Formats: sequence, C-alpha cells, structure tokens
Amino acid sequence: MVDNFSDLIIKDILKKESALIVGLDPNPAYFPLCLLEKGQDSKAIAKAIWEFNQLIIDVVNPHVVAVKPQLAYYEVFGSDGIYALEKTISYAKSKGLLVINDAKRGDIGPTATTYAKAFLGDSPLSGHGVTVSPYLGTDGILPFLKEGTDQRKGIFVLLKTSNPSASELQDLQLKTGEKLYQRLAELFDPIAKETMGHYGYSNLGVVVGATYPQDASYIRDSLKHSLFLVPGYGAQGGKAKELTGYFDENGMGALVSSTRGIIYSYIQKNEEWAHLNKKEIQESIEEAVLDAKREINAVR
Ligand SMILES: O=c1ccn([C@@H]2O[C@H](COP(=O)(O)O)[C@@H](O)[C@H]2O)c(=O)[nH]1
Repeated sequence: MVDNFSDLIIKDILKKESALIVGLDPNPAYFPLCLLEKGQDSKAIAKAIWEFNQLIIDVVNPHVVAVKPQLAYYEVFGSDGIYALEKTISYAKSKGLLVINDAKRGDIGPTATTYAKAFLGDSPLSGHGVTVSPYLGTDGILPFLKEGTDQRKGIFVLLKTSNPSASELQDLQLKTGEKLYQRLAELFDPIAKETMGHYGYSNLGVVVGATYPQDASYIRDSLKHSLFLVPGYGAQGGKAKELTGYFDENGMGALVSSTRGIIYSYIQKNEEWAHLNKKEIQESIEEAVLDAKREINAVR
C-alpha cells in the first residue's frame, strides 16, 4: 500500500522531530528595505515576496513539516502575486517541503471539483493540502477529498476556527443539543475513516484553533483519525502549554501553525528592523522557529 497524505505528514513529523508548520503571509509593509529596492509596483512587490519567501523556506525547512501560504496575501497583487505564489510553491516542493494552501474554498459539486483540481491536481497552484469550508455540506467537500486521495494529497476542513467570533456560528446549539462544530465532527468521522493511511490517520483533517483548547479534547475524541491543523498559536494568543489535548497519546495528530510570530520575529526584536540585511532576517527567523519547535515538542 502506498503512503497517503497523512502518512507523508507523520513521516515528516518523525523525521524532523517537529509538529510545526510556518505560514507564508507576505506583507510588504513589514519587509526590510533591502527587499524593496526594486520599486513599489506590483511586479517589484511580487519579486520581493518571492525573495522573502525563499529566504524563509531556506531557513525553516529543516525544522518544519510544511509551509502554509495564505492566498489573500498573493491575490491582493493580482496576477503578479499569483506568479509569486506559484514560484513559492514550486520552490518549497523542490526542497522537499509539504505545502498546505490556506485557501478556504468550498462550493457546489462541479465548482468544488474545479477548485480541487486547482489546489490538489496537476496545476501550478497545487500543493499537498488545502483548507476547505464546510458551509455547503458534504457535496462541497467530497470532490476535494476524492482529488486529494487520487493524488496522495489531503484537506483540512474548518471545524473550530481560531478567531474571536468563531463561536457565533460554530458553537450554535442544535435541536439535538449538540453544538454545530460537534455535529460537523460527527458528519466527517465516517468520511475520514474511508481514507486511512498506515499510521491510522486520514486524508481528511480539520482546522482547530489554538485559541479554543477547551474544545480540542472533545474534537480529538470524536475525530480520532483526522489530523488537526492548529492556527492561532503565537500572535493570536494560543499558548503551547494549552495544546496537549490537540495531540494523540503518541504526540502525533496535530500540526501547529505559526505565521507572524516567526516570519516577522525581527520586528519584535529590533526597533531598526527596516535596515536589517537578509542574513540578519534569517537569523531572527531561525531563532523563532527553533523556539516554537521546542515549545511545541515539550507538550506533545
Ligand atoms: O482558524 C483559522 C484558520 C486560518 N487562519 C490563518 O492562519 C494564519 C495565522 O497567522 P498568525 O500570524 O500565526 O496568527 C493566517 O494566515 C490566518 O488567515 C487562522 O488564523 N485561523
């Protein structure tokens, strides 16, 4: 039997001794001047984004399982931004890093099928995983899971997101007494079980924010075969010491994501950050990624 998406992730967690992933959310307002020398038009910015991502990937690669580009940060620059994203995805893959596109897509079946081809098929934007919205129900999810499984790739469905308003809808109490996110977990568990890999995990993972540790154990118990993608650690206030319930008894089952806390670590450390050179930026990112890796390993 060949490895599925979850097997690839778990093998990398074991090999790199890390359950950390790093978000690639390039914001030129936070770029040092050395990356902005070529100008401010969208082509020059796209070049700066590509250079920024390259220097991050080079330094985080030994310490993280995946990178997670958030598509908004590329789409905002139109076709030049998308080109920078394509180059970033291709570079990360060439270095052996897994890529999870944080695209939060979801639509009726035929459109979901097309999104699935774009992010998991044979397309320049295709990574190894993609985030998916569950709002349309199972027929909005299954095309992603089918394409993913055909390609040994996978999906992370939004279940309990990390944002302050997450509870407005996700905690709504249904007539059955369950909360909406609990019903979603029940709905996805049998689907997850259909694509299990060697390590007992599925190609259907879920997003569970680091800011809601009180809900994580319930979700871990209900979705024993789904990997968690855990945003909200670091900049949004999620603490490593509260993440134990996200992992299984073997310290597997969750990928903790950090973006600003790592890629913009030089801003918190240095008032003169705009004048730092690329090597200094990389040193700061390396220190931050090692700190986060250590912190997360201590609780899993
Ligand atoms: O529930 C969610 C789902 C996705 N995100 C995304 O993750 C990163 C978080 O960045 P930090 O700098 O580590 O806060 C960002 O791209 C979000 O769009 C999330 O935060 N919460």
